[in-house]
Amino acid sequence: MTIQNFVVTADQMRQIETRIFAAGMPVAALMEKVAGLIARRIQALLKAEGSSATGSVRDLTDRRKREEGKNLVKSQFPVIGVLVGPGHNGGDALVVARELHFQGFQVVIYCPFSKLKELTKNHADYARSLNIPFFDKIEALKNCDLLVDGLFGFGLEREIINATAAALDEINNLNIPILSIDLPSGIHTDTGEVLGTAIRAKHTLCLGLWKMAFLQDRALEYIGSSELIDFDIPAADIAAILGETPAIQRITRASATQHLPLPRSPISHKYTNGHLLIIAGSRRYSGAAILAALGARASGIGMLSIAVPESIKAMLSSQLPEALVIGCPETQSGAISELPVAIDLSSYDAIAAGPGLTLEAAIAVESVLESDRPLVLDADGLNILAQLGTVPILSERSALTIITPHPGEFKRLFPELADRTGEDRIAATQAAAQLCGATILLKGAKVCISCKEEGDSLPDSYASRTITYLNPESTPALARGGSGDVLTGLLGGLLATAIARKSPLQSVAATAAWWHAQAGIMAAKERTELGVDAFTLTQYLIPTLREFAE
Ligand SMILES: NC(=O)C1=CN([C@@H]2O[C@H](COP(=O)(O)OP(=O)(O)OC[C@H]3O[C@@H](n4cnc5c(N)ncnc54)[C@H](O)[C@@H]3O)[C@@H](O)[C@H]2O)[C@@H](O)CC1
Ligand SMILES: [K+]
Repeated sequence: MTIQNFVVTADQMRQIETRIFAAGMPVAALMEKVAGLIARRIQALLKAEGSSATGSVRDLTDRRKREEGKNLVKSQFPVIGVLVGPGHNGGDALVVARELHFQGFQVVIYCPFSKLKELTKNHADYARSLNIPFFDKIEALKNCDLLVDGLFGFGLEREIINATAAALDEINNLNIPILSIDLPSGIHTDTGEVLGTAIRAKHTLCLGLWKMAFLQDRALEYIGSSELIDFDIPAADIAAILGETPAIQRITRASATQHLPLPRSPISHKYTNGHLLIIAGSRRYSGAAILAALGARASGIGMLSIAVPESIKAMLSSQLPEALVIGCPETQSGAISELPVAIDLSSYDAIAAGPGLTLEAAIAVESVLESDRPLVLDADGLNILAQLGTVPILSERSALTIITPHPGEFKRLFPELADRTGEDRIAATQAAAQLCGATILLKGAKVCISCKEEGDSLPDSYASRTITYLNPESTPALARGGSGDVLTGLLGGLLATAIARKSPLQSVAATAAWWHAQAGIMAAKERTELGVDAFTLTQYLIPTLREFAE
């Protein structure tokens, strides 16, 4: 695990920093180090000519000038407004202000607070002694090209109200690009909720360790693009607070690709590379079966069998000549009425069921749930499970079950948790995994995966621990019909392969979610966010693998 995999709450961050101070690192020294890193990063972002559109602040400031057509004397440096809060976030901001001032930037400080923490006050006094102008009126900021938000960081506990809230809203309305230190001020460090009101940052520099807020969907519009400023927190301090296997982990390219079946062993043959059975499709939704099968194909699965209603069997074979397509008895409307007796479920490493089944395929889904096969259940498979009774059925299953609901399906599956999916999605998936023992992959801008920790060597105190993986990066391009079917096939293929190869299963869903999102990102880059239909997405899975797994 690297620093990028860790995710902390405000309390955990505080505990980690307390260890650093207790070991002798002076608070002021850490602030100087951190804020120095921030100041240098801001200068790099400002200088970055034509850097990535989202991250570069320079583009923003130039674009605003062009937009306003301001007849500005082309000063070599943009004017930087620094917003200073009462705590150490404000302390960081004051050090940044001072360092940018020494670098020749024109700096304006806005600080409406009279009572500052001592260290913050020292930095304010020193900045004043350098004649850096201080204001407590927002008016003074209106000619700035960039604002650096050091009002509140992970120390924010209360709702922001009254004058402070009005100030944040006025700052947002200046329509000047904002770069936030640690968190956009006003965002709850752990849940990502807006505490009263919040700064809408264009870019956020998260300090030391990623905070939970960066993985909560609702905080995204306030965070903007984000990056981690690593300030060399000792691994021992992190492990002391988060444990050897942290309960919550951020998925990275390294962690997602570590168990991919690459390179293949030279002595592998089609059965050692996994055999997946997909049960999907109906006359009405034949495409869902094709998309799931194409997702499975990209996983590199050794053998792929697909059970579909008899009437669409030929269509599947034409799309996937390498697959074994099994025609099933069907209902009047063309849904799978039951699995043919010829299917021996135990001959597959794993089963993926659900896409396009319709609710009429309940008997087939029931037989799969009753089997001892590792299972990925999605779409109508989930709606049927919800009708049968999620918790009793899943708790009964001995084999690994991975369910992949979107928020609507989640609410049907876990009515007792329905009101929590809107708020803290992470807590909702952890509770669901506790309730039923299955791995829950909750879809959204940031896919959240919770599962019971595997491994028989765990002390029983750990037995009921859940591990949560969060996928930090995706694209709205994936928010369209069919992309979920692709994920189901990809995930099923990876699961069957991992089982055949006896590799770890705990992070298979994280690998699938990450790979699926990265393919969407690559496709959106080449074809815009409107150009990523589900079939196109399947065509980007292998190019993505090539780029990331080499
Ligand atoms: N602890 C440390 O030494 C370090 C902290 N760092 C910085 O310090 C920040 C944490 O600093 P703090 O814990 O001082 O807190 P913050 O600076 O995040 O802000 C909270 C301060 O504002 C006050 N406050 C909280 N809610 C308020 C509200 N609704 N309205 C008005 N005032 C409110 C609090 O009393 C506290 O003084 C981090 O985000 C980071 O920027 C970094 O420099 C790393 C080192
Ligand atoms: K901030």
